[in-house]
Amino acid sequence: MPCVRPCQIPGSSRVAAAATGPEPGAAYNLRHESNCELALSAPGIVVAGLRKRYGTVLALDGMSFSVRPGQVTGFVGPNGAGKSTTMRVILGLDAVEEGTALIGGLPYRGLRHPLHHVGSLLDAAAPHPGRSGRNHLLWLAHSQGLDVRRVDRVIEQAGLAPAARRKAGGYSLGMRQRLGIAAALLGDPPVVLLDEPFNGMDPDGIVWMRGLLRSLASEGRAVLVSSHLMGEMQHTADHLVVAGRGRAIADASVAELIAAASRGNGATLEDVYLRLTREAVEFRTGTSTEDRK
Ligand SMILES: Nc1ncnc2c1ncn2[C@@H]1O[C@H](COP(=O)(O)OP(=O)(O)OP(=O)(O)O)[C@@H](O)[C@H]1O
Repeated sequence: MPCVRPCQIPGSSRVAAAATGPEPGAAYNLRHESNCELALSAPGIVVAGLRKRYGTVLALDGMSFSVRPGQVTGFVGPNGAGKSTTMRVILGLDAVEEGTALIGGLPYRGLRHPLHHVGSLLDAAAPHPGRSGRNHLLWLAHSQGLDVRRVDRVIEQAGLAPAARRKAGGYSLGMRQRLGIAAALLGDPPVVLLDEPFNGMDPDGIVWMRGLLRSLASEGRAVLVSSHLMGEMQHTADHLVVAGRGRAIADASVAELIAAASRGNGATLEDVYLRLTREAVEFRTGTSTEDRK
């Protein structure tokens, strides 16, 4: 559906304007255009035209996509593609030179009670080592004005009950991830943003995490999850945003990506992902794989 009024998001059409040839992903018809409609109404996330440099490194170069309520959106891409930077920008932790990142139509800093709107896990929690996981969550609830009655609920949700009363200094990486997830859910937020939550999870933990993400989406939350595990995302996500060199090079449902893969002589989803990310390098450098042979 076309936008009902001109989109006010700066840079939202910049990617296409800057392109000198077909964009990566064009062959698969996997780029979705206007974020405008969603930005104006939905409680999800809309990222539009983000551009950011760290010194000489162009970390974000027109990153644009949206995360819809009721879906798990997987955010995949090679190292250095700009996934974590995008997440930090969404959470107001990093500034950009251009573009906007909106949660329910507002920038993070414009949210009155941010933890009620968005829960996030960027790094595994680093609680006071002498404090139990449960006391860490109680402290967080008190200090952030959140409902302390939710502490035991999120401990259950995060599968942390067996370790909740133990000192967090003895937690494994997987347990710290669970504690971070419990903290992210404490405010009962409609938007959840998790950077590499599968890190440090054992096989049971991975299955559990998949179920948790699916259930958060089924409750109507907008869930953005970064990962390097394409296979895992295939089973967990409804939608995938593939990042490459600071921009979204594909933005499509998992079903669309799988359909694109099956058109390509038995290519797998992983093959499509690798091809897209290589195309992104060629697009930016103006070389092709053939040129470099
Ligand atoms: N604080 C920083 N200072 C300098 N450069 C940075 C900083 N943070 C990120 N970068 C650079 O910005 C680019 C994007 O990094 P980012 O961490 O967002 O990528 P990523 O997709 O999350 O990678 P990974 O999958 O390895 O976590 C990289 O080239 C990285 O080196």
